[in-house]
Amino acid sequence: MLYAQTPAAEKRRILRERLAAGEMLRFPGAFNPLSARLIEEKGFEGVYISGAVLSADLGLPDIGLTTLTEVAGRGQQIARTTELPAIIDADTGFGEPMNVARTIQTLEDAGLAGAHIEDQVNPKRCGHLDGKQVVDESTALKRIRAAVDARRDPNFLIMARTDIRAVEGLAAAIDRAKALVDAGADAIFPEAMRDLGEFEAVAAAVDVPVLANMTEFGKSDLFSSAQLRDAGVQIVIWPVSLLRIAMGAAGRALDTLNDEGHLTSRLGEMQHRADLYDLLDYEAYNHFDTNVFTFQITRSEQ
Ligand SMILES: C[C@](O)(C(=O)O)[C@H](CC(=O)O)C(=O)O
Ligand SMILES: [Mg+2]
Repeated sequence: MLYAQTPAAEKRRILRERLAAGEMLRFPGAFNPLSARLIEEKGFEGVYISGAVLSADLGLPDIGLTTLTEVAGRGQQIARTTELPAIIDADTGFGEPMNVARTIQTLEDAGLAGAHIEDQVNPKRCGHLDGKQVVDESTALKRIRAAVDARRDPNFLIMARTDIRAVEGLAAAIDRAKALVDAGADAIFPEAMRDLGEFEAVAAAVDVPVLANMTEFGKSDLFSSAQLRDAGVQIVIWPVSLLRIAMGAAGRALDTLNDEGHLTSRLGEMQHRADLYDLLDYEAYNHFDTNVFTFQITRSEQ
């Protein structure tokens, strides 16, 4: 009932433990708090909170228009509905190194288990689009050092994302990944890898977990969890997939409503009211009310 029981520090500790044990963890992107519950119910290991989804949710393109306040607010709403660790997309960290430091502390306070900071120049764009630019190594490292120094919980996972692959190639991505690890990154997110071999090369070059982004309609082929695990990847995100699926279904339903005037033919695709109530733990709220209404004061005789 209400929010998750697991304290943020515990979620972070568990995440660290599983990564240290060499497990591969799957993080589908939650497009709202309710979908985070579904991800948990279906047995995934974590929840991803995407900047692209957060922007799209507000009707905006993913070009760095959202603010730290909006991102942390949405992150908190999602993180508190699930017992799973939630990791969030912090884009370029919302400014200079000092801003990155504040970003990390704000995201810690919001109950997130970790965040990734990328090395794009501002204004950033989707890592799978052409024409993006990256900052020089010294600027990229300063962002990560600031993030690592600022966190108060040593288990908060600082993931360094590098977008350099699409600009300067794989060798540059490997060099940058190594430098980011030296600067203190707990994990590496090599963006826009072309194939499994590239993931394998990055994973072999660094001794921290590597994250694979399985976003659709991008530059990477879509690999299975098993393929990625075999390539040495430990964290996989499907950042926008559930939003794409939900929006696709919503569009088809609206077409049906236009064509047929009702949605009877779509009932089979809908989440049933009973399943929604299960996910919301509706029953527990009923009991809570019952206890309130049946509460009685027994007066002693004297
Ligand atoms: C992972 C990502 O940063 C996101 O915001 O979810 C995006 C995803 C996307 O736009 O498909 C990205 O830059 O890859
Ligand atoms: Mg993003």
